[in-house]
Amino acid sequence: MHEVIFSEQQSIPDLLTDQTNSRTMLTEFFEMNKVDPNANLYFYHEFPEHYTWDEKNNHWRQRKGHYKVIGRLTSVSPYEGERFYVRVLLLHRKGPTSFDDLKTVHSVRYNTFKEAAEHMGLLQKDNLIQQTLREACLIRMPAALRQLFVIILIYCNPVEVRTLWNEFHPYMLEDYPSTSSLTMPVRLLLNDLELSLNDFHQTISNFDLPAISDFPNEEPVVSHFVVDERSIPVPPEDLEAIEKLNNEQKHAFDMIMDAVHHKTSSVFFIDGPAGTGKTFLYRSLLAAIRHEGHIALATATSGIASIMMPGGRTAHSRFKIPIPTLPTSTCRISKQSDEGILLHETTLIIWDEATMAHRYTIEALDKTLRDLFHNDQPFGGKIVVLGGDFRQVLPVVPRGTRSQAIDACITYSSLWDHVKLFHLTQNMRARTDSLYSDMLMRIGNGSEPYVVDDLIRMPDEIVIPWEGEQSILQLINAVFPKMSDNAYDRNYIMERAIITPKNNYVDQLNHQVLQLFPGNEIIFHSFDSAENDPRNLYQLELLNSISTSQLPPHKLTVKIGCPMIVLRNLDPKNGVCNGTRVLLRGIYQNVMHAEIITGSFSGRPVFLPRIPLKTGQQDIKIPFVLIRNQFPVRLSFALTINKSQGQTIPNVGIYLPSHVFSHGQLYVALSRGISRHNTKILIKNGSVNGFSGVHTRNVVFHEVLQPHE
Ligand SMILES: Nc1ncnc2c1ncn2[C@@H]1O[C@H](COP(=O)(O)OP(=O)(O)OP(=O)(O)O)[C@@H](O)[C@H]1O
Repeated sequence: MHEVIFSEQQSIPDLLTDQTNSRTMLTEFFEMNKVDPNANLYFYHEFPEHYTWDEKNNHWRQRKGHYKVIGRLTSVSPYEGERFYVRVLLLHRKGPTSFDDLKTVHSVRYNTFKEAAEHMGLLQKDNLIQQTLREACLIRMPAALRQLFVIILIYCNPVEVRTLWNEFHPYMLEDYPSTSSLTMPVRLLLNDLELSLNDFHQTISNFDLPAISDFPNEEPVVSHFVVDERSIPVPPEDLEAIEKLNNEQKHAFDMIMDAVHHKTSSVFFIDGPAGTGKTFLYRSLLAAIRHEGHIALATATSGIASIMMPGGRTAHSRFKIPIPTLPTSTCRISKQSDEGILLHETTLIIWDEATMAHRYTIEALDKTLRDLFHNDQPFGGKIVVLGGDFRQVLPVVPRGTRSQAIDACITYSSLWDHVKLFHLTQNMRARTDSLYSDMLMRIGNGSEPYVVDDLIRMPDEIVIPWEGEQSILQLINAVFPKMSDNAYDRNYIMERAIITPKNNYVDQLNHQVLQLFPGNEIIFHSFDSAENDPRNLYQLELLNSISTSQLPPHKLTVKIGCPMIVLRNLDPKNGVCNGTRVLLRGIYQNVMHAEIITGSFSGRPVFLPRIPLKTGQQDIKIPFVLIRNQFPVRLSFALTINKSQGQTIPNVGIYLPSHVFSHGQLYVALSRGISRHNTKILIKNGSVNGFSGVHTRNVVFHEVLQPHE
């Protein structure tokens, strides 16, 4: 496929015998790789930055000048077959020495470039879904397999669902109690799938699966939402927690239980700074009410907060709140629907992180309940417990102004007039270090004295002084001491993380910590494409280079035992949400075996498949939708501050290469820790002329902190 340019006058035999004509930039790149070790350091598209092409003699020479040169590979459409796969391989292989070498992967020479690219994991196999499920079946964990099946139905658009069902359903029902009936386990399985699909507003009838009614109901069957809610186990420690409530928590608990026992329509609001035990209180309430045989719905604005409560769901999925939510929106729930019946049976609703929800979403639930129960009291007369902390992150209004962010808060809703407010003030997370918890409170309230502009001074005990890039390693060593001895200790990993404001710093830190983590690196490349791009306008290297916090990286590098964070609400019912932390336990070609380490499902195994993930409009400004087929995870030695919200991180490192930029961020970061002793902060631009110590910015919108009572 070499192109040779010649003039009409030249003779073809001469052309063919002229050796220079058989030498192209690419073949000479191969030759350089054979003789020059330095050449092996670069990909083909990076090569022109370091070597220059001698057109006369057709060969590469090492570049001497320091001009900034950018290499670009000729574009090739996937329809061009092998030429396209040569290009894909060149984008990912350094130092190939011939076309044959390019076709060789792990010492096996393949017949085609396509096969080689496939074996390097650079191409999506045609039977990816089957392969994924087959690999997962080898580890016999039926519950995790059911979860994987639902994730595939929801995220992977499989075409032959019935074929998948036929092959894999026997593995999914292996853990059901044995029964003389042949159809009963299948019915139970379909019921379980139905319940998980309902979380995504889907039902098994939307897929080519057998109908539940095809399997006679010989024994009573657990089926709809009410029974599902009633079967949520009550953890004994949550019942015991009632005895441990502090005075403020106990007061709120008693008032709410009083409303439950007297069936008094009420809206409560638990206003508690970070660590004051809001979740602890919700769990006690849920345990008490469920123990008495009532239904208490546990919901939260984010998936990650929802899984901190047994049976927790996101408010959006539980109440079918439309997205986007407008001032007139209502939930898509009818009186006769499963959700309608469930709400009718419900005694109490908890909505955590209500401070982060746009008030339209809470108002949508209010309108729906009034309508469902023909009752014009707030929330149709139900007892509702909202909670949150206005000092932490506020509702996200895409590209919104400060006043729009403030107007989105629940305090600006007419519902606020009906709220009975409880304040929790005692920091239970940092209760052993009162100086620290007092300082956190001042930072959250914006009352910590400013030194200059909005800069405040950090306590010397927690500061790692900035002495150049090597200080980052000091921070890493402070948070992850003796990493190689402890890497496989679950608690050691669970209790540590570095948090930082922006995604690119997260990537940098994760990369550095992974180098210290023992074990071999395993690399997974994503399969990227642009949606609706038949003319192949967007070349692969552009797509591969796109990085956003909502997507996994193109080149995902992991090691067995490393912590990762899940990037989508894959199975909120079973604890796998956007923000769930997991440990990598095993890797197969198409499936990851991980263990959940956050929330009430901690310790459970989960299978993670590759799924196609799309960029959203709010993610990144690009003129097309990127579809990235990759495992939906990122490393989580380091997290963004926003992702860490709601989690206790006993040994926390905070890295601020630039100061924080939005309301509550510094407060959220510092309040993940439990004491000055276990919190470390590294600030790059922390010195202020004329003042000793290290400083950083604290952004507080005072107008949201004084909710009128
Ligand atoms: N009364 C209590 N007795 C003992 N421990 C408590 C009590 N209340 C809370 N805790 C503990 O304090 C820590 C912080 O509590 P929790 O996570 O409930 O706070 P939170 O207000 O939900 O925090 P955030 O806003 O950061 O999510 C947890 O480890 C929790 O177990």
